[in-house]
Amino acid sequence: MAKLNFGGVEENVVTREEFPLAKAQQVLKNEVVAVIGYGVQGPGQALNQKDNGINVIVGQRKNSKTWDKAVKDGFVPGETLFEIEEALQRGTIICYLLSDAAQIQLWPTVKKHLTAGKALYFSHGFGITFNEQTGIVPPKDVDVFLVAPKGSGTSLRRMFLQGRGLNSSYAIFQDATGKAKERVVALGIAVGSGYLFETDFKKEVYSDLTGERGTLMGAIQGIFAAQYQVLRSKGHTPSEAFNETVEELTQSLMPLVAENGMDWMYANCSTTAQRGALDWWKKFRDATLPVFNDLYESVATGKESQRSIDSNSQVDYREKLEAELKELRESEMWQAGKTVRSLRPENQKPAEVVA
Ligand SMILES: NC(=O)C1=CN([C@@H]2O[C@H](COP(=O)(O)OP(=O)(O)OC[C@H]3O[C@@H](n4cnc5c(N)ncnc54)[C@H](O)[C@@H]3O)[C@@H](O)[C@H]2O)C=CC1
Ligand SMILES: CC(=O)[C@](C)(O)C(=O)O
Ligand SMILES: [Mg+2]
Ligand SMILES: [Mg+2]
Repeated sequence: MAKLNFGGVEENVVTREEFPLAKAQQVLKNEVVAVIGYGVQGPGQALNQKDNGINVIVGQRKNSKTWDKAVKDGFVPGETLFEIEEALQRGTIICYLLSDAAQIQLWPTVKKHLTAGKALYFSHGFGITFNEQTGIVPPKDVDVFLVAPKGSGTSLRRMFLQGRGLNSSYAIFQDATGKAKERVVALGIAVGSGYLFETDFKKEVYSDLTGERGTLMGAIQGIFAAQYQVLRSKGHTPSEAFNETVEELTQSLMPLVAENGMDWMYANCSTTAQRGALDWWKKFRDATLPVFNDLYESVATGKESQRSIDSNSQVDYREKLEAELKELRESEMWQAGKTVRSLRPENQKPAEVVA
């Protein structure tokens, strides 16, 4: 374990240098890793483990699209692809990668197969932290831990294929065998993580739910919408409003932030932009701080998890969700974005040229 300095604070990080793949293979050599669910994280984690030489099987409902996808991806029915219950029975490590809501439904079945010494693996702290809402309380004689890749399962797979690795958090909730630490770190490496950051279940889920509702998804859409609305109401065209709100950010400025930080992006903009951005960022911070405090409170009191569970358990939720996504997609801002994207030189012909 390396102690690294993060802005003056020391934290424990596991690196691939100290825990190479060969060590992970060694730790997992007598395990059967059963990946339950083949949605977004399932394929990424299962395929990376397969390519890393881990004994991995997939558990998925037969006659489903994702069963067919698993077959297409190289999992063989009866050998490495099974109905969920059979995979649960065969697995010594159960990677519980159903959606958080579906985990509640299937829990009684999973619990039945968690015999002494097995391990229960999550990619989120949700089910355990909010166990009063989810009912997920594992037996005492199994290991319980998580590896949460900090990004989409799609990126996890893509980055693995490029020889890179996505950073993940890991946490141990229960160490029944005395081997939870080596098991979880080995799995973290096997699923394709770059670095593994130590956390606990509660911190993982609180930060994850805050982040996706906040700057990663919710807040950014909110800020985009507000600026776009002001520009449009002051007579700017949709293309101008979109370019100055989204396109320039994603295409030009955020890649600079990703590469070398915000100060470096600022330093590469005009002195005019720098002056204004330095003056205004604190106003935006102060204006949004109360909202972020409300958000964290809503996560910590279990309101957000309850809302997610309640929504996801409605039979017509998929349709309702699609209607909300459609509203976003069909908003003027994102429709303008569609045309702006089509004008990127690499996207050749404009999608819609008005005669
Ligand atoms: N989507 C992502 O990239 C990320 C997800 N996670 C976590 O990973 C876990 C898995 O999430 P996703 O891959 O997004 O899940 P998902 O929403 O893609 O669903 C996974 C699987 O659950 C199956 N499923 C749904 N309802 C079912 C039911 N009632 N019975 C049996 N199977 C059912 C689906 O067929 C699918 O194969 C969650 O804990 C999530 O929070 C963590 C980081 C990122
Ligand atoms: C991709 C990820 O880590 C998220 C945004 O938290 C999620 O999909 O839940
Ligand atoms: Mg999340
Ligand atoms: Mg996340």
